[in-house]
Amino acid sequence: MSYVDEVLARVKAKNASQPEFLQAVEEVLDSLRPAVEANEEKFKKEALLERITEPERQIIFRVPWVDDNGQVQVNTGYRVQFNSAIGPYKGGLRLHPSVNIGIIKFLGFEQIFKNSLTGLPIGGGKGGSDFDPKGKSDREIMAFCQSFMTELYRHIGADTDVPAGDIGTGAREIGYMYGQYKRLKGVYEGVLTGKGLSYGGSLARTEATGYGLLYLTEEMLKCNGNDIAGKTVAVSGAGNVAIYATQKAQELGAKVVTVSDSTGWIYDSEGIDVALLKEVKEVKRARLTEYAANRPSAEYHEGKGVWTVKCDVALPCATQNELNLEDAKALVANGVIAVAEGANMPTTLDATKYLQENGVLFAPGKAANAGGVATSALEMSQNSERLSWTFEEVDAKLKNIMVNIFHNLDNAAKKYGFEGNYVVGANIAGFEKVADAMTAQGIV
Ligand SMILES: NC(=O)C1=CN([C@@H]2O[C@H](COP(=O)(O)OP(=O)(O)OC[C@H]3O[C@@H](n4cnc5c(N)ncnc54)[C@H](OP(=O)(O)O)[C@@H]3O)[C@@H](O)[C@H]2O)C=CC1
Ligand SMILES: O=C(O)CCC(=O)C(=O)O
Repeated sequence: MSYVDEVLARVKAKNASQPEFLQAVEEVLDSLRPAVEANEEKFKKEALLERITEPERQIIFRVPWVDDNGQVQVNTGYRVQFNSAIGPYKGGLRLHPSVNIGIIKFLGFEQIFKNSLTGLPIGGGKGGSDFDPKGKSDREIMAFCQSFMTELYRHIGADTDVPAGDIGTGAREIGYMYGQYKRLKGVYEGVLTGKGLSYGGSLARTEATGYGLLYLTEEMLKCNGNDIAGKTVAVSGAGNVAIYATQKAQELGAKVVTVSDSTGWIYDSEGIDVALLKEVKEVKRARLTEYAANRPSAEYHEGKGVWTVKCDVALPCATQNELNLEDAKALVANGVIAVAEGANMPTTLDATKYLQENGVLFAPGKAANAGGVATSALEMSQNSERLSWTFEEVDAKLKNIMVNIFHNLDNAAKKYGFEGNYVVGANIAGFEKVADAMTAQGIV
């Protein structure tokens, strides 16, 4: 049995009840085979793969809070500090009822390689809670966030672990958490990113994941003799990533015809009206039915369906495993050219394989959505030097980072004989730096 297979078997046996974590580990380890085989003896002796698949620390805690009826509610909070070989733990906080330790571990594991790909000094971590922010009043959100931070604050810091937003955690939640951290710790430091602009946030962080996704997609298409301008694009999701991916795609001359949320989806033959989408989702926190009610060219459909729409480029920007084999077949039948993941692991393993085997350019999330965390690292830099850069400066750095990421993974894929396989390229390029740092730092 090869070293990779040995470790995969061990991880599967140990984490049998965590399917998303196993899926993420399987994808990464499988594509690392050529890089691991080149150093098998050394990595095996150092138990490098065993160490990289085991979080450095997992924190699980009780989050009690009082709802508007005076009733005490109890949620579970998580922070998985996965790997600090190349920098302080960095990664978002997800607030969604589906959150459990396996989901947070898969996200934290992905974050190690994503953060390495940015070229910036950030390690991998992730956290969150099974708290559902939907339908809660501002006071309830504040009560939850304060209670969550009342435990989390002792484990994080500007140089140790810097959380940020993710599903369900936006500017409002980050604000409440930041206020509570400051109150408990008595220091004003860049302990969170995605902060408001009035208290240390970075311009362009809100837009960064969606914009970055398009910068990488544009470069991938260009390097394959194509162009984003004039393309029809299907986007899923209607949150932070989806909104700014839609905006940048349209700025670059594409037409985005779909968005979706957890109850339904929109087909807009005229192209998504971003101002209306922002009003519905960012301001009113309403359903997409509200978009359709105010847009004559839009149709609303219940349930799932974005991937049945004819498009050239598909950008899954909602959540994990939202694009399955059946969806991949529908996309290929409709002539899709490229799929780039705005969400984390939105495509199932069999769907990814099918897309690649059918000649579809496929950019994995850990590369394609790295613009968010990269800009978070730029926010950390600005906080450290007590300065704020202009939108244009941050956006230019973001674009440069995304273009570099694409070329790094393209080169890594070529180096190991997997030209055009950007999954292999991303995993190897992300892994090499972390492995090197882990070896240099000894057995820790
Ligand atoms: N924000 C960031 O900077 C980054 C985010 N990501 C990833 O991008 C994805 C989206 O995150 P983000 O936009 O920030 O989150 P948001 O909470 O802003 O938006 C999430 C969107 O996806 C929909 N959604 C969430 N869960 C489900 C589900 N189970 N089924 C169907 N739809 C669902 C939501 O629907 P509804 O409106 O009904 O809630 C919403 O429209 C996640 O995978 C996240 O990990 C990756 C890198 C950075
Ligand atoms: O900006 C960050 O630190 C986190 C972003 C994130 O959670 C992600 O990349 O999935």
